[in-house]
Amino acid sequence: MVSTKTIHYSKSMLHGELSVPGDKSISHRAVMIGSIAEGTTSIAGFLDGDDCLRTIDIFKRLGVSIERNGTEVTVISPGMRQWQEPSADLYAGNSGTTARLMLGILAGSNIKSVLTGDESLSKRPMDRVTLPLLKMGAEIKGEQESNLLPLSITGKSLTAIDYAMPIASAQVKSAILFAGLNAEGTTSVSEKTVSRDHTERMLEQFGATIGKEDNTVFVKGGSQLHGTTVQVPGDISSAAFFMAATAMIKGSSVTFKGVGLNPTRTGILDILQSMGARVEIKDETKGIGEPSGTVTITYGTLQGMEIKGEVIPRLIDELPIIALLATQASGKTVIKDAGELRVKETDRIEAVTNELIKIGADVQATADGMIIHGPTVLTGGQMASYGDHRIGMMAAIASLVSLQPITIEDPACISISYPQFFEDLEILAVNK
Ligand SMILES: O=C(O)C1=C[C@@H](OP(=O)(O)O)[C@@H](O)[C@H](O)C1
Ligand SMILES: C=C(OP(=O)(O)O)C(=O)O
Repeated sequence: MVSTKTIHYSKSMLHGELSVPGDKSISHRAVMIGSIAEGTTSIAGFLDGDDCLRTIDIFKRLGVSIERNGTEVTVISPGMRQWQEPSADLYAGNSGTTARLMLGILAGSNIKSVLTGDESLSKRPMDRVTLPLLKMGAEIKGEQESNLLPLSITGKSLTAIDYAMPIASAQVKSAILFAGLNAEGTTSVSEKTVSRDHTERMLEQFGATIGKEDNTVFVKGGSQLHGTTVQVPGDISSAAFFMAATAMIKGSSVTFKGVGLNPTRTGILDILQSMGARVEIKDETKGIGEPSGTVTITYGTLQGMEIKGEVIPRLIDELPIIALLATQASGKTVIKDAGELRVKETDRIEAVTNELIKIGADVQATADGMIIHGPTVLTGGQMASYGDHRIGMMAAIASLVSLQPITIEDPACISISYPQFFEDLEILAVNK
């Protein structure tokens, strides 16, 4: 029997201050690049969610010393040329970022390994990464022409390529850049629409020879990386659930402290503002590394809108919660150019549409997005999470705008990116 959690917040609005857990994308990269580098890397603000713990576990198996004390992580690595061959398979769990970025790293290493994942990850496409890696001379073998996990990787010296990405994907870009670190020559990756640039920023911090021109990133093979310190900002994709909730409940206002403000991730703020919420940004830090700051969101009367094009990669993981937000906005919201949602932890277009319809929303799935008419009164009821953290959190937030309680199936999946989500919800919710 599937476990469930029933919550009822229909008489609540949101108020207060929140520091959300560390950014998932940046936490993964800090451990990965710290393990590639030689020396000690000290990470502060690490996300102790299941996905990032899988990344730590993989590098421990390769002989890297990693100590974690809550959100402080110390990586001591002899450098990737000294990694040990693992005695068992490397398990990426539910994490697409772990699997795809590891493929790029392992392809240019000097060890043999087998990469596996859970049921959901084993259905997600890997050929977006393995095809360009094979062009670089990688040896990767697996089912359906190396499209599905498990994949066996025999590390090799690689050759640089110039790769024009057919899709906007930071995972693909990062995997090729990691492989490029171990390739002869200079590797370039071009993207039509800019995706998150955490890998580029962090590689530079660790001493890689890396550059950018328009939408093309270059990395020179052979540079030696050195351990350093990394401060991980709060995850704007996690904050987005409470930001959207604040925007749609009359009387709400929440201040998010230390949240990441990398412009390749802030599409949610643009959309909240365009739909009618108040968005104030203060104390923004700039300089080397990742920008962060304090963001206050205040309720506003919301209007539906069209969400498409260049903003999509800047809010790709926020689209489930944006769909819920749109049910509370007046008029029509159209989400387009988001076909990538179909290959996330679950098909998020189907999952969001099915679950929101169950509680009374007017949502229609399209090939590459959704059409939502609002505002609608949501009734509440039982919602499936599909084992997908973002669908689970969307269901939980729906309880703030539903007449009756919401029962979430398999709520434990939320710990993939936000282990203390329900505690934070309880802290912010106050009676109207
Ligand atoms: O590089 C990353 O850390 C991520 C990139 C995105 O995936 P794609 O690269 O598949 O768009 C995003 O959906 C995922 O949650 C994290
Ligand atoms: C898609 C996601 O992650 P991943 O691809 O790493 O599984 C996500 O966190 O929403």
